Amino acid sequence: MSYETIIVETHGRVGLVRLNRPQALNALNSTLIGELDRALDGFDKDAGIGCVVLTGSEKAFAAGADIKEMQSLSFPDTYLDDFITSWDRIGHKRKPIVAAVAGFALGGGCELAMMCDFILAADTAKFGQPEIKLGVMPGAGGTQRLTRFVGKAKAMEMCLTGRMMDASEAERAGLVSRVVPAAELVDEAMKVAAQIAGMSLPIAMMTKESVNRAYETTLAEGIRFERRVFHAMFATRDQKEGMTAFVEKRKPDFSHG
Ligand SMILES: CC(C)=CC(=O)SCCNC(=O)CCNC(=O)[C@H](O)C(C)(C)COP(=O)(O)OP(=O)(O)OC[C@H]1O[C@@H](n2cnc3c(N)ncnc32)[C@H](O)[C@@H]1OP(=O)(O)O
Repeated sequence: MSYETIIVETHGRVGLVRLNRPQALNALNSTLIGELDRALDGFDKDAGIGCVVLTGSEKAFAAGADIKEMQSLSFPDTYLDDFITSWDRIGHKRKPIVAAVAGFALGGGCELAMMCDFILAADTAKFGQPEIKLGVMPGAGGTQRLTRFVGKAKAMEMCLTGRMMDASEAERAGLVSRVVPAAELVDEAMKVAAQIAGMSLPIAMMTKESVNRAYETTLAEGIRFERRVFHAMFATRDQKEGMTAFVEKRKPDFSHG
């Protein structure tokens, strides 16, 4: 499949998507979101892929939703088209997705990174929700996801002032899992993704689903969900292989079933 705004590659069991609108700092227009959605669906359907890395350029992961595309929209346009709701599909992919963020991750760019399963940041990364400066607020989950990641005080300050957070503040606040030198970002993300892709695919997918439950339900419901899924794992070949390999002091050879 050919794409206009993204570059898609596979490296063994890892899928790599690079956002590629350098002239607009990877501003997220409807073409890009549609292409990204299709590429990630393709990886979800591909049994040979175990994990995906989503990245941008050195200067920008993504500088937000495309302001030039939004500028003239009216309320009926946004309401009737249910503007932005199609973005939610990115946050509902089933395979693990690692966001590798260098440079600006602003507005929709920050929201897109937060839709991934975790964020690995370059030391150059800058996160922000500057929509208020444009006379709107985050519309792709930013007020909700950022608050869950960094807590009310920081999320409120960032959404009300548009202030950017650098990589080390983002790490301290719990927005990113780790910060690495910019020159090593994509290699490091690919290494982590290959590690995940080397695990049992169904177990990794069930683990992702279970961790995500923590954001959507009560503790008691979440623990009940975890317990049911944990029990179900004992019906897989990979549970037998993983535990047998440990007992036999060898590396597991998962068959993803
Ligand atoms: C409302 C919702 C749902 C979500 C949103 O995401 S709203 C957008 C939030 N993002 C922003 O407000 C950031 C906008 N961009 C900037 O503030 C700056 O571009 C910057 C600080 C990220 C970088 O500044 P710099 O001086 O280094 O680069 P520019 O000359 O400003 O940009 C280069 C080139 O890219 C175009 N650009 C940048 N961001 C966007 C965007 N979000 N949408 C559309 N186009 C964008 C910028 O206009 C310029 O292109 P031209 O040279 O053709 O003007």
